[in-house]
Amino acid sequence: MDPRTVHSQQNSKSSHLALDIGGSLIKLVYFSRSDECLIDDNEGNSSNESLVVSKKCPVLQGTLHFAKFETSKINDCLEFIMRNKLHLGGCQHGGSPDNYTVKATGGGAYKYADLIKEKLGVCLDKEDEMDCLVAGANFLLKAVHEEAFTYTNGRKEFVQIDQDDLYPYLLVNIGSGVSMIKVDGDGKFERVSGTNVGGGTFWGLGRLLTKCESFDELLELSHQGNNRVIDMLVGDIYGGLEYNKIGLSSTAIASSFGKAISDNKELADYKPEDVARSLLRMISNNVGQISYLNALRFGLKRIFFGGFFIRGHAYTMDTISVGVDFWSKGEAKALFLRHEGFLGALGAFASYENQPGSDDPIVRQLVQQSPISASHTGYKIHGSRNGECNDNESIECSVYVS
Ligand SMILES: Nc1ncnc2c1ncn2[C@@H]1O[C@H](COP(=O)(O)OP(=O)(O)O)[C@@H](O)[C@H]1O
Ligand SMILES: CC(C)(COP(=O)(O)O)[C@@H](O)C(=O)NCCC(=O)O
Repeated sequence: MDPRTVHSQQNSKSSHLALDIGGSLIKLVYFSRSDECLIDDNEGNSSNESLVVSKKCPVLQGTLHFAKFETSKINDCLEFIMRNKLHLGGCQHGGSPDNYTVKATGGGAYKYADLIKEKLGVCLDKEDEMDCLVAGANFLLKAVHEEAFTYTNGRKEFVQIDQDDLYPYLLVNIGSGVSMIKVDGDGKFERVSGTNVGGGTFWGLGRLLTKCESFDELLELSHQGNNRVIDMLVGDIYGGLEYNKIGLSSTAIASSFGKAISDNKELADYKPEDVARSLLRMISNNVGQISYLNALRFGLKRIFFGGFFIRGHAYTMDTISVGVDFWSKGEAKALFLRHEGFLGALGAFASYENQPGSDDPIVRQLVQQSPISASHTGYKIHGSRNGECNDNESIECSVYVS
């Protein structure tokens, strides 16, 4: 947990906790108010589209906070929520604390509903996981500055998203498993494919093969490894030559893990770091390839990758980018998201707008958010980075309530 997040939350009023309880991780999003004021947007530069609201409107200054816990440690997560009273800031129907509800998505919203009711005394208001992933992605792509970026040759480049040219796109969420969703608009989407070889596979197989005790340790290990010791390359098969006729360079992987059977080595000679590297490469490559095939199926040029498997990890993003570029012959682009792991939780957070009869200003503000562009909605979110890593990256917000 980022201490800045906790500190900021303790000094302000928190509201609207939303949860995404996945197969591997629980993701939390909540808003804390730091200020409330009235501004006259007409005093702003009217040529700046993001400030086009033609009346005085109250503004809530605050922060969207992000946190995650391993699902297997759900009790730590519930303790964190209780300690910070996050569950009491959401929607309340009637006077009793028993009537508080918290928006939640992911399979765990079903699996852990009773436990959460028992420990926190709140009911979960369940939102569909795919709806939330899409809502979260659209929200980030429209409202948050410098959210999407490409990753090529070790360089991260932020991409300015043209609001009028966002759809259609392919959203690939690499969580425990992988969902591929063709997104055509707000709430307009189809889950077109998926694969069971995803983040859970990397972590599960990696743990079995390397004895690593945490995901971060496995990721760090993969950083130090060399996959060529384990993977069978085209050059290994073709005596150092490329197979040009079918477009394969000598360094292309012909068979992931293939060298581990063809060498005269003892099993103990294979280093865990090389195994971790091969595994990461195999899974990233596979997801990249299936994603590209689905983009091709529907003529989509942009593929946004989310999910906590990516974890802002250079080698993962590089492998996916290179794969998409290679198979599409440069036609399709892989894009990554700064808040990659929080799409579902953000979507659940945004779904408070659908809560009937609530007086909360944030709810009203979200109701009024136009699907066309954040700039015309009276709603603006200022992305302000609190660091380079993708974990728990809070967003400073100005919430315009009209
Ligand atoms: N601290 C962590 N513990 C476990 N898995 C992690 C961690 N950080 C990243 N991951 C990766 O993220 C995946 C889960 O991603 P996420 O988008 O949260 O999916 P889910 O909703 O299925 O939990 C894991 O399977 C693993 O590959
Ligand atoms: C079942 C899920 C939607 C659950 O989401 P997750 O907790 O993995 O983020 C996902 O694991 C998935 O899409 N699995 C792939 C299943 C398949 O299409 O083969």
